Amino acid sequence: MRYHSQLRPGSFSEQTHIVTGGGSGIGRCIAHELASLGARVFLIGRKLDKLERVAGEIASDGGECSFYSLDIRDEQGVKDTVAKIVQAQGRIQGLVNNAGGQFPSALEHIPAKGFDAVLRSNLLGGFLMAREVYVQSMKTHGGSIVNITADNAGGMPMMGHSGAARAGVENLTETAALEWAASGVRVNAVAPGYVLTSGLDTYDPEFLRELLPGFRESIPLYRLGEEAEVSGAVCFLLSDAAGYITGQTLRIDGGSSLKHHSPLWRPVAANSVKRFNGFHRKRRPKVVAALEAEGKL
Ligand SMILES: CCCCCCC/C=C/C(=O)SCCNC(=O)CCNC(=O)[C@H](O)C(C)(C)COP(=O)(O)OP(=O)(O)OC[C@H]1O[C@@H](n2cnc3c(N)ncnc32)[C@H](O)[C@@H]1OP(=O)(O)O
Ligand SMILES: NC(=O)C1=CN([C@@H]2O[C@H](COP(=O)(O)OP(=O)(O)OC[C@H]3O[C@@H](n4cnc5c(N)ncnc54)[C@H](OP(=O)(O)O)[C@@H]3O)[C@@H](O)[C@H]2O)C=CC1
Repeated sequence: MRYHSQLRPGSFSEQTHIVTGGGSGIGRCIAHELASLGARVFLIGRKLDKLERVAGEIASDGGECSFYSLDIRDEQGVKDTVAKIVQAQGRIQGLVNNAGGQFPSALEHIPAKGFDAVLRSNLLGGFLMAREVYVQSMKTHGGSIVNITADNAGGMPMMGHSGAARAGVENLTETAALEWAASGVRVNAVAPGYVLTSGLDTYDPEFLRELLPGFRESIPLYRLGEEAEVSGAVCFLLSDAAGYITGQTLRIDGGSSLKHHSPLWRPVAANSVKRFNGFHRKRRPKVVAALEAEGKL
């Protein structure tokens, strides 16, 4: 019997993975985790100083990391950059399409140029990256792609442009999974809810001050997410442990996308969690119960 559900140092050794938007936030965290699992990581982003800093952090932790400055909306730039990586590494095992973002705005105030900039960053750019990585490497050697989308694919005020793009990403994820399955390529998406990253610093602090407490109220797990809670799922989906998963979007949002969620349920849920834990505790193996009593588990 072969078990491989747990990632460990070396799980990605001898593998090359690209992380777009790896110079900050969630992308930086994914890059660190991949490198710690043995991958050679290539970061892509527009601002060289951010990429350089993350590559330095990874190198000082003993990992392997290189970087290219590139706007993923630049078709020729994407082709050339992927070609350089394939030439140097032979093949690419993983691609994380994480780069993206938006400026919060009500639909009525979004100019065509701004709508286009957001659509191209969040939808076209990831498509170009996936297409080139597929054509230049994965079509022959197989591989795994993870697209970062967002909760707002389902519609969210002030985020209409990126929501439209993210819904497109989820659809593309499914089509690519179907078209590329025969080449041994898996394509999945991860949709974070609200995650505490430096990316939030690009928004008006007053706007966030007003909204974030209300957002927390609306999350069944009653807290915002952490970067590492996204990167763990991404690494799992990239790995062989997820070898039979393709075309899926995994929501990492503390339960906020659940159809029947409502803050009204919180006291009921808290009570049933207590009851549920109690139920299990009675049936624990003796050694577990003893260790728990000693505070060791
Ligand atoms: C409502 C909920 C709030 C909480 C949300 C929590 C969930 C989601 C979180 C995240 O996604 S966190 C990630 C945060 N990071 C970012 O969002 C990064 C910042 N965004 C970008 O860099 C985007 O790529 C960009 C906004 C598309 C910028 O791309 P680009 O460099 O091409 O833009 P510009 O050339 O500067 O502008 C083009 C065009 O776009 C309009 N525009 C851009 N910024 C703004 C803005 N702040 N306000 C209004 N309009 C904007 C504008 O039309 C620009 O054209 P010009 O006016 O410059 O001619
Ligand atoms: N934080 C959150 O709550 C959530 C985030 N997300 C998504 O997760 C991803 C990571 O977000 P987060 O870490 O929070 O934010 P960050 O702003 O820290 O990260 C976004 C990264 O994308 C890069 N980037 C943006 N546009 C381009 C482009 N056109 N070409 C190349 N690189 C680009 C930026 O680098 P540079 O400036 O150097 O170009 C930056 O490093 C984003 O797609 C975001 O929309 C989704 C749901 C929730």
